[in-house]
Amino acid sequence: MTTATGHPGPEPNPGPGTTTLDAARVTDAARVTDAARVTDAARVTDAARVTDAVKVYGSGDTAVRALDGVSVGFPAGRFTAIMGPSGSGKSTLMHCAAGLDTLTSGTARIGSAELGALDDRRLTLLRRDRVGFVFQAFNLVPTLTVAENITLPMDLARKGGDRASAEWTDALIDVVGLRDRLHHRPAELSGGQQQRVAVARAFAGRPDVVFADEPTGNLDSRSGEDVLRLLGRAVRQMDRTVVMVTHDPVAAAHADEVVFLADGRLVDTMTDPTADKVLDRLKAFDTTSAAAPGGKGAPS
Ligand SMILES: Nc1ncnc2c1ncn2[C@@H]1O[C@H](COP(=O)(O)OP(=O)(O)OP(=O)(O)O)[C@@H](O)[C@H]1O
Repeated sequence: MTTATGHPGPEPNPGPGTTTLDAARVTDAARVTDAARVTDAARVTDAARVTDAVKVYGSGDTAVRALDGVSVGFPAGRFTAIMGPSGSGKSTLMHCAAGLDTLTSGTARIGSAELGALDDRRLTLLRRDRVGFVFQAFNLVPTLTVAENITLPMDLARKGGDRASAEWTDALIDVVGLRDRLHHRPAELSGGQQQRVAVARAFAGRPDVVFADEPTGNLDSRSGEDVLRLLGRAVRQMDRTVVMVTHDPVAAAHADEVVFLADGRLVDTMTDPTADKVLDRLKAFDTTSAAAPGGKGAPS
């Protein structure tokens, strides 16, 4: 994870529930290696980045400052989770970073393209060609088969007729484990299978980055685990980039890095997360927030 200055975030705190394996992961050697990798490589290869991002909804007395000066990069080839309490600005950050919403001030980039500088048509093309999305609701087209749903973005973009695309789609179908369901329609699939189709669709056009907003929110824990493993495999085996909003520490543990938001600000980052470490960190924010003047738990 890189911050505005390109420095890696604070080092992970193994915490009381940490296993030996987790502790080993955060030895000094590992930290140095990881820090060097993040600082040298990721600074120039952020798939997406926001700088000094401010988002205000409404105006006057009812204005809500959903993002309050967030600077964060999402490195290419990595799986990043965005976490934080309800209302902390996770979805707003994702939507603004992905070009689904605009910032009040600050900049959002996909690669080197600054989203605020694009007109509507170019922004639509950039979203179509360079960004993939997975939402809590699977958003599949009910009348199309699994195969047709997966290739839909490429068909709309009139891409995918070449051999490389065919090979990519073929490999993707194996990664998501849907080869025997290709001619089924979404209604004939379980929720977990439908979300796997949505994941395949998100990666089909080989986008620079896939944004996932609570992708396991509608799934039981086992199907959710399948989808999270799938996102991890896409990153690690197929060199993809994923940014996922979640409130679930178990889901966040599948990521390479976690960024924590509270009250619209980036308050912490963690590499090589585990569910226990993430949970501990979230509890610490609750305490801090409650103790801070004007914090959520503070007396009014
Ligand atoms: N369209 C909107 N109009 C007004 N306020 C909004 C809008 N969208 C979000 N907000 C407010 O902005 C703040 C951040 O919302 P956001 O949805 O980004 O948080 P979140 O961390 O994703 O929350 P949750 O985990 O509950 O989904 C909240 O106070 C929310 O009420």
